[in-house]
Amino acid sequence: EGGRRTERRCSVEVSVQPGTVRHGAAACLPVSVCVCESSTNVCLCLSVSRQNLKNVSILCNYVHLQKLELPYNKIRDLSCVSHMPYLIILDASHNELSDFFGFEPPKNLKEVNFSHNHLSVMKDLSTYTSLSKLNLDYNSFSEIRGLEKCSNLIHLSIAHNKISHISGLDKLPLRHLSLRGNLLKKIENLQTLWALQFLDLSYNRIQSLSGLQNLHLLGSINLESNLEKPEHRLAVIFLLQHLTHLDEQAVTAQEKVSAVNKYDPPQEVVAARDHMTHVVFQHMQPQIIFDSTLPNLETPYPILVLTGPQACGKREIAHKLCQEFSHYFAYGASHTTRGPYFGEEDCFDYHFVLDEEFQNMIHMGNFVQTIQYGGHWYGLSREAIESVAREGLACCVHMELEGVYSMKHSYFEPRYILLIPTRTDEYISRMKARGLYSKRQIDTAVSRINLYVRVNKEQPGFFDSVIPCDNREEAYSTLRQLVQEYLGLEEQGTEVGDSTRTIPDHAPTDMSSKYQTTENAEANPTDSYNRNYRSKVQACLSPQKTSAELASIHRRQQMVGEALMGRSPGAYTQLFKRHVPIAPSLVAPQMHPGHSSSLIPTFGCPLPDLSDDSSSEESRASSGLSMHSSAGVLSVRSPAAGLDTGSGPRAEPLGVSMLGQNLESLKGKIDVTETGLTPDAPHLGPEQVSPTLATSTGRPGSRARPVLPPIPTGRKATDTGPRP
Ligand SMILES: Nc1ncnc2c1ncn2[C@@H]1O[C@H](COP(=O)(O)OP(=O)(O)OP(=O)(O)O)[C@@H](O)[C@H]1O
Repeated sequence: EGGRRTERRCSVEVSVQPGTVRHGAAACLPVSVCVCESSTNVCLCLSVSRQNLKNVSILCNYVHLQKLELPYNKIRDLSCVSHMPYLIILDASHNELSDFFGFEPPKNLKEVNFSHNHLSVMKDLSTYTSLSKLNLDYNSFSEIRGLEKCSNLIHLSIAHNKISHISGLDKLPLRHLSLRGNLLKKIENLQTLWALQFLDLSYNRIQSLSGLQNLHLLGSINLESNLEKPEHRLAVIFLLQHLTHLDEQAVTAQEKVSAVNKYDPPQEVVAARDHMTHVVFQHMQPQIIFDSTLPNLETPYPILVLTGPQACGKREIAHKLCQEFSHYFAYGASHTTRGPYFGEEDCFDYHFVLDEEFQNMIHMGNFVQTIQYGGHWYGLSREAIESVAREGLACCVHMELEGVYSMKHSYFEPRYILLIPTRTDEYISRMKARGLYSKRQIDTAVSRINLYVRVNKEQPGFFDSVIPCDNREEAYSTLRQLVQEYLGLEEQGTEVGDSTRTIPDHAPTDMSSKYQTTENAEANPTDSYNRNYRSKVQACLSPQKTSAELASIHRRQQMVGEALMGRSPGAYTQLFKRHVPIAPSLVAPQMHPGHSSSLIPTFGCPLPDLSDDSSSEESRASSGLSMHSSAGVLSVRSPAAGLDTGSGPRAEPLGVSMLGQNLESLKGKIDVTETGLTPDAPHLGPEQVSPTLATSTGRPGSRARPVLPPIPTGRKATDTGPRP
């Protein structure tokens, strides 16, 4: 007993602990409690737990009670509460009540705990307007109802009942709702619970997460023991990105990122995954040196990518460009699983393949990038690039933005030209006129215009140049102009189709300096000075070569010169030999066509132990090191010689004047010190080279000198401009 005496009366808090009273009396309340109400004393709080109380009718006299706690008794009737108009808190949990709120409502009743009783039917509680917390756990309710007018109810727990549908909660100001351990199969009718912060739906039979939308304040949700799927955690975190707790565990930032990456990955993530996929599958194949990486590892193979929304004309423009600049560019046809449109040619517009074949190609590591667009797969194969590189030409391709993102992860360093429609109506009309597209496809394509515009705006330099494509002719002529400047054709007043001219040695790599970011390009569209200036700056910045390096370079230049002149077919001639059949043992059955001649294990993979000279000879030949094979070759190709796709460098193709004219540029291209080619290799005769291949791992630092160049490191981080 205790209390506080006021002028007129004493308020008393009574707490009766188990074992302090006798059992068996009709009204089992302790005498002390009975006497505490008098003219001067009133009882405001009464707590009697675990007394096996059955009849509490005597409490009718306790009209001043504000808090009544009677848990763990055997009470079946609580009608005495009707006489307690000031009651605020009532705890009648763990009793034997079957009558739901069987008393007149105390006006200020705020908190009620009826958990662990035998209640089964909820009744209208509209007169309990002050009710803010209601606990009905462990009863037998099968339906929620009667709460509609409880406009102050913020905490409701009806866990472990038999509720099979969520209903009757519309617009309640609930912040905490527990429906744990019911028979719920779906999450429904929660959308209007705008204030909900905590939701416990654990131990139900819920299979879908739908129904959780629009709960913007929901910070904690428990869905434990519901969904079968183990990954439901991420799904929920994705759906409710403001969650702080899920299944009683804090949601980490890492989980939030993983969830977004899983269910709505940003383009960068999709592209990174695409790239990873192709790199991994490609690395699972026998390693080879590609024509597009040669002859200078420092020099990116020139690729021109036209991008923009579907049907903006990029394919048509790409074909036209390759036709007009056929001595410089060839079209790299992608693979697609969509069927050909009328008039489209297999291998010319696309390589049309079935889905299965496309998937096989992915698993064989054949692609550089792939995307899914409009329900079909598209992918640029390595072979598409290689086949152009083998011709000694630069590759021109077209692709959607996602493809560009993926390409940017690869070691290729293309120049990207965005062709963008600026007059949407015309764009739509043109698409309609083609008669190929559904309204949905047109809408998608149109909506993607903004995507391109946004990327261009938010990531300056993402596209090297932007060309409006409303008028195809104008778009082509702008692109043509850019390409001519890049090729230096205008400067030298050379006809486009004149294949006798040479491309300046900076050309293949120098698109970066020409196709500056959009802004730069606009500011200075035709400045060749920039280009030359940059070369000079680079020359100055390049580290001085030691006398040993200079001597080595000199030796190799001499060797190459001689090889090109048709003299002295030394080691390099042998090494540069290409398209020689390789030892069958080296040919993996899954090797894709076109590479059969250039298979060699390298780039850190141990070379096979070739036991006889002939196989090592073949391996050397198969290194694919070809001076005719890539961008750099453009500077030494003779039109008269035509395309050499045959066996190695030819003795005659270059006239002496050509050679003299281009030797300087060639020097840069075969700068072995910088490319990592073995400095002394030219001194080795074939017999000396063979054992090297036969026994060496080919790695730098191994006993014998490596024949193949190491992987260039940090190429992207350094300037990729022309070498002085
Ligand atoms: N390898 C690729 N990677 C990414 N996107 C690609 C690739 N190949 C083609 N695409 C793009 O996929 C989109 C759909 O190609 P599709 O050929 O079906 O369209 P289209 O109606 O003929 O339009 P377009 O004239 O632009 O090619 C086009 O924007 C195309 O540029």
